[in-house]
Amino acid sequence: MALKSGMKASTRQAQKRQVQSPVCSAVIAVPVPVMAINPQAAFKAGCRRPATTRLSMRRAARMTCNASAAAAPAPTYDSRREWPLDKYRNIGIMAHIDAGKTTTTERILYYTGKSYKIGEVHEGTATMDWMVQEQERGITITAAATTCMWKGHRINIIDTPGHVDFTLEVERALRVLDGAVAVFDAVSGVEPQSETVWRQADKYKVPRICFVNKMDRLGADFYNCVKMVVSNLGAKPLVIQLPIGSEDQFKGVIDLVKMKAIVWTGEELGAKFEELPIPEDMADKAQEYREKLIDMIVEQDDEVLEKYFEGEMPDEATIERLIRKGTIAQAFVPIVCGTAFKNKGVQPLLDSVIKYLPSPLEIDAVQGVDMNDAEVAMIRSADDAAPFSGLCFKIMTDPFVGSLTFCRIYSGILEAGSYALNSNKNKKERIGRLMMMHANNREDIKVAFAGDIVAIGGLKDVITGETLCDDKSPIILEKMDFPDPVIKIAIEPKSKADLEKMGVGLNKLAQEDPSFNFSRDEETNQTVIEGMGELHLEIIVDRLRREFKVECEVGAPQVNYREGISRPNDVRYVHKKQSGGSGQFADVAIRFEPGEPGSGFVFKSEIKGGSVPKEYVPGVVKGLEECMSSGSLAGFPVVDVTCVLYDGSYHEVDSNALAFQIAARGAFREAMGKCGARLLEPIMRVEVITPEDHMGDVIGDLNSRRGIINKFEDKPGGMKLVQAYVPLSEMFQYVSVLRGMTKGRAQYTMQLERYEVVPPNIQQDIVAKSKAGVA
Ligand SMILES: Nc1nc2c(ncn2[C@@H]2O[C@H](COP(=O)(O)OP(=O)(O)OP(=O)(O)O)[C@@H](O)[C@H]2O)c(=O)[nH]1
Repeated sequence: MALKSGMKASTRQAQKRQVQSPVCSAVIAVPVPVMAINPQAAFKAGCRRPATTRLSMRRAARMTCNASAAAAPAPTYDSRREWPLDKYRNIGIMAHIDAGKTTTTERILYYTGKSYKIGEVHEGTATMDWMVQEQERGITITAAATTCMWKGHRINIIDTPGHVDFTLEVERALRVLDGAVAVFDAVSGVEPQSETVWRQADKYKVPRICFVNKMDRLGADFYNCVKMVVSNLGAKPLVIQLPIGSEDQFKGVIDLVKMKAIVWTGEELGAKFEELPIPEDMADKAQEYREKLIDMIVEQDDEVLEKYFEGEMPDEATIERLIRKGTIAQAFVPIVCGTAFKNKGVQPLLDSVIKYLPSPLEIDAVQGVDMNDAEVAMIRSADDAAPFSGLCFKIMTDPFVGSLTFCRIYSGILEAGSYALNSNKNKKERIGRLMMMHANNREDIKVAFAGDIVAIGGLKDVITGETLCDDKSPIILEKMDFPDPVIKIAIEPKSKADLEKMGVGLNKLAQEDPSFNFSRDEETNQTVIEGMGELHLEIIVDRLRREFKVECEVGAPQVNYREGISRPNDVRYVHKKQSGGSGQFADVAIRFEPGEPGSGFVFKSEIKGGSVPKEYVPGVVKGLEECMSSGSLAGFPVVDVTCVLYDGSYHEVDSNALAFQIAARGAFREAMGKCGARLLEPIMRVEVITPEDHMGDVIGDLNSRRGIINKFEDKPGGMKLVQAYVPLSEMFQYVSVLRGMTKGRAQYTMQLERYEVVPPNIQQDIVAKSKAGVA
């Protein structure tokens, strides 16, 4: 048995004001079989499908895409459905902070007729950045969902935040999306947070298109961006457009599929474009890249490849089909370009989305397990006639509707007023209201179908990551992983009334955001909130003050250390109590071993011959788990420990699960001493982009913060990149230090790289402070 539980911190100088035909189908419903698959292979962390079935399912997905769904059974559609599934695109817009995700999304909404005016991020009017904190700071904090139509397709879009503190929002979105547009700044290329979200998209196997934005900016370099897609992301770019001109001379693009130029006649909103012959001075380059494109895509089809070797060029429809096939199979990533702000390139980007990104029918069927037996793996396909299943991926508190739960429907239909089963909790929930979301505006709907992303109002007890399903065919869909908070601050309410309001507020905010925790210390009367970074907690406090009207004092940020063990050891612990009435007896022998980084708490039972009866083992697990939450060094969570229960004994009358729980706790405490308990600290990967003349200061300063410089790189515009690994405890308020040191000309980002052992002298200090109650 094995159980497992497992900145750019405000670099902006001044807080910038916000820059910023339906086809109907009525088909008779036919039940779709729910397949059982290899149980051992189920639930490989982070995968959408079990390892052993991955190949065959991938092949099935290819067949679907290859033969226009001819090989796969056609989905059955509910008679009320407006849009067939092959016309759906569920996509996310993702990138580094400031690459232009929100601006691109705003243009998409305009060109698809969803908005009649464009909201600019720098003016604080972007539709998708609807939170007041987003509008004030010019950043996206929460992933916003919207739906628009383009050339007979329905596109559900999630605009995700770029700041590393809100990475969880991206993770949640990617978990439920079928495709993504990665936006890059043509000047900066592939930036650190783009790398992070790219890896997240890899984890969830999400097909992508790249949009090289900001081609109008001084220093824009499309070809450098393409190179960085290879060098920084290890991806295979498929250039399907070339820019015509760049910076203020950027006029449009060459479409390498049609071999035509697309040239915009203005830069204003709604500016027209025309299709023209390729300009003479770009003919050779276009030919060169067209050949590269054909060379790459013909590999997707043996027949086309053979004909190509015989000298036959694929026609336009075949080229598009093969780009689509290769994109969905993630053999390559199509690259297009433009400038969202100057209104060039967005319509062809939308064309690429519908041509090359998958519909829900072309992604692997979603994977889960039987609610009553986690060993039985199941999958569900996108089909209205299949039993209903949906994954709740986001909870949002809405001042008018209360709590809104965002749900991706994978199979079946969901009707307002009906009941669904929360299979994680085995609890029925009433679907009070069903809504399509447009940023923070809602449109009530009566029914939602397989492939939809909807918001549900009125759910009582659902948290992010839980499954709603048909109670007659219960399934638990694969869960999401949530990162552990790295930083904490103490907050103290000003009055008793504030304390009460704060409790309500914190509960609501924690329900919305699984990367945020809070706890209360009754002795000190302090509440500690934990999150992913300074900005994350700053936003939480701001929301407490504004939305929940809480007046409070806020302490200085502190690092959320971890505790671990450095060597294995065996501990035998006997808990014995004899006091008047019935006694307590439990004896456990547990081997404690340091686990793999990231393994969390792993429990194994090697009990033979019933020396610890089966019914007492859960008590042992519970006792150990309790100790993992607070280590004996300084009370920080303990990570990466494997505990093997291999022997013990019990008493016929005096033993029970509670006694074994207490014995396990005693064993754990003893083990922390015997196994060399140590404090671990978060090490951040810090990347500073600075003018060359400030490089020496930046490096000197990072060194003085216990930083290890890892690399330097040249950046466009004579800038230099300095990458270093620095303990988080040394990075608080770095934003203002860097600003002062470089006169506001440098920028930085940082993200969690790993945990490392704290040097002994610093550990001593932290432990002493913790004992004195100040850490
Ligand atoms: N010159 C130029 N500026 C652009 C372009 N696209 C966006 N911008 C500007 O770049 C800034 C950042 O744009 P956003 O759309 O907020 O970027 P984002 O990626 O959504 O940012 P976060 O959500 O905070 O991660 C804003 O000031 C935009 O006006 C473009 O094509 N050209």
